[in-house]
Amino acid sequence: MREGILVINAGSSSIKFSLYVSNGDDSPLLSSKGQVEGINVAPHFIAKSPDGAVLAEDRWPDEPGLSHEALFKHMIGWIESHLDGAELKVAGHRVVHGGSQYSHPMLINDDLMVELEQLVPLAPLHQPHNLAPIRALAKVHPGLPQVACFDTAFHRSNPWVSQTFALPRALTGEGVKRYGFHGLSYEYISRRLAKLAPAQARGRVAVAHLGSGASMCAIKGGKSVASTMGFTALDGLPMGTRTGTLDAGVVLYLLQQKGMTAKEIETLLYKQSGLLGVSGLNNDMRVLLESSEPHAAEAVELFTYRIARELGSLAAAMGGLDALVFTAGIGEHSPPVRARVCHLSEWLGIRLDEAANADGDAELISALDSKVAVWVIPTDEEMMIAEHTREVLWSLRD
Ligand SMILES: Nc1ncnc2c1ncn2[C@@H]1O[C@H](COP(=O)(O)OP(=O)(O)O)[C@@H](O)[C@H]1O
Ligand SMILES: CC(=O)OP(=O)(O)O
Ligand SMILES: [Mg+2]
Repeated sequence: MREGILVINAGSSSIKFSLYVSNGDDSPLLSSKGQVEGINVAPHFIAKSPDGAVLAEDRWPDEPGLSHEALFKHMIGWIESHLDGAELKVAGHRVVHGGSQYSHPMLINDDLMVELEQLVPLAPLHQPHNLAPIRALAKVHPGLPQVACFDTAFHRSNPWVSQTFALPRALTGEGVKRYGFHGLSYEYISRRLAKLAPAQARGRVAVAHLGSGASMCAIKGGKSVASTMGFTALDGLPMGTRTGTLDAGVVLYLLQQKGMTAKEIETLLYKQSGLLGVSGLNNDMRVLLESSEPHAAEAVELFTYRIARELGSLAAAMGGLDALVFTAGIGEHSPPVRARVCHLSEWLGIRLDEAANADGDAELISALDSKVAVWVIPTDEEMMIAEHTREVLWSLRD
């Protein structure tokens, strides 16, 4: 019997799914994917085949109040009637925060859910939405094994010096340290690079995951040794609406001098800052690149400047740089952003092949005389989750 592996990647306003089918011993193959988006505004469900053909579409423009749970049930209903002759055996979820403990995907049970719930304050934008579909699926499918795949897990190989804030040890002992995120994406990229350029993948690689959340990771010998995100997914690069690195003194100023509440500061730092805050216009890089507004140009300049500075820092953490990989929405689709970062990083020996960079399909975009290979590799967090989830399912059978 062919096995269906359901992958769920849930965010605040969307629940994405990918359904994989495996014959048992081969790699899982994508069967369909889709999402419910516009939750709380104008819910919209769409499902597509792997080649992008629309298989189903439903809209509820007049029912903004439809709950996450009701929409999720609709999605599961569609998936179960389109299993392509397979049997649904397991579900895997992206869970952003796995704390200090979890360096591997875990089979979900009640105790684990209690622990993951305690991490909600460390990832307020993500964790509650990651956990909700796990509960919803357990209700409609009580016996189905569910697996949590953590964005933090890949970074548990970081040396202590990279994970530690210069705080009193008692706080570090409580878990106030750098965790790093986007680990499923970095793990996928690291495996892809090992196929494309094995010698480079064994060397010193910096990956820039530039989506609406953005971070960078230093991968040495296939293992994460440093990343730009920290205790929460707020640190490091400026993002669509998040500040990135901020002097902690600014938070004290907002609290003490401006009288802002903790909740107001959370909203400011997570939802009103980054590209949106600096441009005063939009959080979408496409809109900023097309705009003639000076503040839009400044937002792009600040974004690329910070990436180039972090690249220097990650190269220092690895003692050099053999390859740089761009991935995620902006990294995969924005030649101007890649070009600016590469030009700012010429001191590292990076030389861009301008024509390859402009060509939407090129994987290798560095010039022949570049000391550092520069790649554009599309990420696939869902495939990584499917593989991990299948491994956990197999371990249950051993
Ligand atoms: N052609 C493009 N040029 C520039 N930016 C793009 C392009 N296509 C997508 N993006 C950017 O990618 C971002 C979304 O990236 P994605 O990895 O899909 O994010 P997420 O999964 O975190 O929501 C959007 O903010 C958008 O600005
Ligand atoms: C961890 C994180 O920032 O995730 P996303 O890019 O999905 O917002
Ligand atoms: Mg993402």
